[in-house]
Amino acid sequence: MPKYAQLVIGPAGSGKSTYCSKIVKHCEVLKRVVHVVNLDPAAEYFDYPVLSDIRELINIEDAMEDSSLHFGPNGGLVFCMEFLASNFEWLEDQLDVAEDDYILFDCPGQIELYTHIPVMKQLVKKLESWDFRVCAAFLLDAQFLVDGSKFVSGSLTALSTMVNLEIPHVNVLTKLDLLSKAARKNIDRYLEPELDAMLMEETDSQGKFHALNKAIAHLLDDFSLVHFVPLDYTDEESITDLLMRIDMAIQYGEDLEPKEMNDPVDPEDRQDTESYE
Ligand SMILES: Nc1nc2c(ncn2[C@@H]2O[C@H](COP(=O)(O)OP(=O)(O)OP(=O)(O)O)[C@@H](O)[C@H]2O)c(=O)[nH]1
Ligand SMILES: [Mg+2]
Repeated sequence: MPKYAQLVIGPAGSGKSTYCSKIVKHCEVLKRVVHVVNLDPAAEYFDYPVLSDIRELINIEDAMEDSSLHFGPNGGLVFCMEFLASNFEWLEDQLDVAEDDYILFDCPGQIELYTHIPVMKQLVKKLESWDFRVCAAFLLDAQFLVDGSKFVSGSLTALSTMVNLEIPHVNVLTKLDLLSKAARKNIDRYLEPELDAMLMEETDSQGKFHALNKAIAHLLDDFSLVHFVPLDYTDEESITDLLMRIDMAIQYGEDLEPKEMNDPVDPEDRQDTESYE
């Protein structure tokens, strides 16, 4: 039986740890088993129960305090992730959970881990070799959609992650609740963006890179390369909708036994069936 995993990724502070915590709470109500693994060696705070925590293997302080390494926080983080990659058997032991389990991996926010450093790709390959179906949930702060050039930049980051990881990929817009009323009204426009129009509204439309932004916007538009799913924690339906999209991407549930099969049969029902037979 396959297992299921979401790599929760995205820029620093985009809401990855909050997402893991909210999804766990949402699934608890549905009586769905979802575990979380913290893969951020620099994590200081999260409020979900962890199945496993990379800080037990290596902590960012270890990398920074080592007098032969002399790493700062960014180099230290990359070092920690590479250390994980050379100790995948540790992770395999930690993931020794029941079959058809579902795991969220709360990843670090350093974007180069997803765009050109091979560690996350190696992690994906390992998870696949352990029978996991993996989907990336790429979180992006909704503030990235409020102007055209930010949108192009956010979309390109999402795209390069998609191309690098080569797994089903769902882009998620977080912090919608922080948008102003006017911005929220415009949400449809952000989700099906007319990039051309958005770029035209830029105050700096004569800017040096305006033409380049416009050309990239056309490319993204013409090939329908990047789409975003809005996530608003104050709206339960938006969590359900997002989870359904991710489940579909990894075909979660297709191999599950129908629940009724395991339900104890009511003796009265059995009598009815027998007499009918
Ligand atoms: N209002 C609001 N705040 C949010 C939302 N998601 C996250 N936050 C806040 O944004 C801040 C950063 O959230 P985290 O979940 O720690 O973000 P992260 O991506 O895990 O951050 P790093 O691990 O440092 O990359 C916290 O203060 C959260 O409470 C959201 O949907 N709405
Ligand atoms: Mg985090």
